[in-house]
Amino acid sequence: MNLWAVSTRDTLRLVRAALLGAGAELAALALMATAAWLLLRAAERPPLGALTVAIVGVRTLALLRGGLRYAERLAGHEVVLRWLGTLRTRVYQALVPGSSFSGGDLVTRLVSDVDALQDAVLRWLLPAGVAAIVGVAAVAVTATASAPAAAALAAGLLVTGVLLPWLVVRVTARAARETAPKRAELAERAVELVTGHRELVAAGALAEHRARATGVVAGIAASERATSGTSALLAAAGVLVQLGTTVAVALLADASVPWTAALTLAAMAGFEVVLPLIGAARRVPEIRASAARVRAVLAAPPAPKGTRTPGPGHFRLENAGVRHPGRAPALRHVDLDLPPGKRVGILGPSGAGKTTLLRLLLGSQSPTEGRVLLDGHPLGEYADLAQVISGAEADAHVFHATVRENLLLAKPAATDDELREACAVAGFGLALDRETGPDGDALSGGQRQRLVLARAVLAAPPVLVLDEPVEGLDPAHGDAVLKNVLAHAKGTVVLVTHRPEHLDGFDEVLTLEDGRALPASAAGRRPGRS
Ligand SMILES: Nc1ncnc2c1ncn2[C@@H]1O[C@H](COP(=O)(O)OP(=O)(O)OP(=O)(O)O)[C@@H](O)[C@H]1O
Repeated sequence: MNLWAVSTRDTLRLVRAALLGAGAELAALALMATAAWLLLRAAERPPLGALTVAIVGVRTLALLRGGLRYAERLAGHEVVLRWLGTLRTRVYQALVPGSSFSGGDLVTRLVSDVDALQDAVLRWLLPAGVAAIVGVAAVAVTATASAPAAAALAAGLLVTGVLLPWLVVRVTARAARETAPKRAELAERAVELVTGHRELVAAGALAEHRARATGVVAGIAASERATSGTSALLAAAGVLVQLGTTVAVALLADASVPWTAALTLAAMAGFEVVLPLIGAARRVPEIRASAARVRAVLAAPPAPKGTRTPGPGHFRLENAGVRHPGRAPALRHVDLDLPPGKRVGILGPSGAGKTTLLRLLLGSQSPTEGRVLLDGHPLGEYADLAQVISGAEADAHVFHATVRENLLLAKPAATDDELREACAVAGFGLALDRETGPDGDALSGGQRQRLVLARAVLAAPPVLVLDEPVEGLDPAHGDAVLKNVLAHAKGTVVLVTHRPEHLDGFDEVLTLEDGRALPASAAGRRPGRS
């Protein structure tokens, strides 16, 4: 997977940016040299005519330097922003549902990692290209005056532009490897402190947990300080090499005084292009890690996307099973026939596999054995299962928005009257404009549950799945709400519940235990229990 792939046109743009950058730096170099030559030549009091070209040259070079630098920034950023746009789209497409990346990791890969890659071009690739062009030009011009001076300049530039940045990369990469476990621990502790804040306060353990996190921060800071110290020493070494080389060029240049001054100042200015590479090298390990993470996203096989349009909705589970890695099977050898209009109840103790079975039907979990079919085809062949099957899942998300916006997800074109009707069916009485808060925190548990139920009622799918939909409500109210919802449902219903009395009038009751479906006779003796 080639992360750095750019079109031929963009490659040319990149080369143009490097040439413009080199032009700007060479203009700066020539400006410095010409100014030095002009000053010293003027001190010899030649006729003014002998200085005219240099005077015009100084002015022209000053203008050229600014203009070219602006043009280089424009060209470089144009390529990088185009390339980042394309890369972000590719990463986004690789991250959409079905991918194994989630949460904060997903945001990091899409935002920070892709952003870090722009530094690879703007702060590393382009400056290194410009430094190489300027370095070669400076050495070539110096060589016309003195070969030893040119050799000294070439050696100095190589030490500053190659050896010292390489050492900085090594030091920073080793520090990053050493602090990686500490950073992971810090991230874990920070998440614990935020998400478990209330529990830690209640248990009086907040200070202790905070102290542990602070300890980890101190460890990382100490390591960062050591790395920064070493990098700063290497940067200082770069400046010393610059000084040493400049003196060497001055001593070795076998030319007139103005010409020697010009070469010496040009050599000094040449280092100004190369020295920033030492600082930029600190980011290289980080950029490499970001590139590896983005590459992993792009290399992940795309989630298979079906093209079939779902029909009326005859679901079948054939010997279906699910086993999570390293765990006992969550579900095994389950058969279920679910033709349109059938009502099936699922009973069973906690952990029996009820939710897992619903996830198989919803297509959010793939079977690790057996098959799950819709109208004779595996669910993976369908483009949009939600047209046929949806409902109130146990862990359904309530968005940080208004009640109305949460409901409209199920039916974007619904009128307020339709929304209110769905709410009435689900026994949900809050105003449509009411804010739900982050994760629905501004609602009570029972209100969240009924909002999710109202959303399921509004969607009115051909196959309605309900996972313990009234578990958090007081029994009498819950029973009434469920009765209403079931009376309103027109098609197939799959209801998970712990209470067998909810399943009166159902066509089939499947009782699960330890992931297996109990035979009807055994199931009859064991009503659902939690
Ligand atoms: N992502 C997962 N990774 C590992 N194990 C899982 C995962 N999801 C579920 N399990 C396990 O699979 C088994 C069945 O879980 P499931 O959620 O289907 O039970 P359930 O019958 O719905 O329970 P409850 O009534 O408590 O909701 C449990 O032992 C559970 O720990």
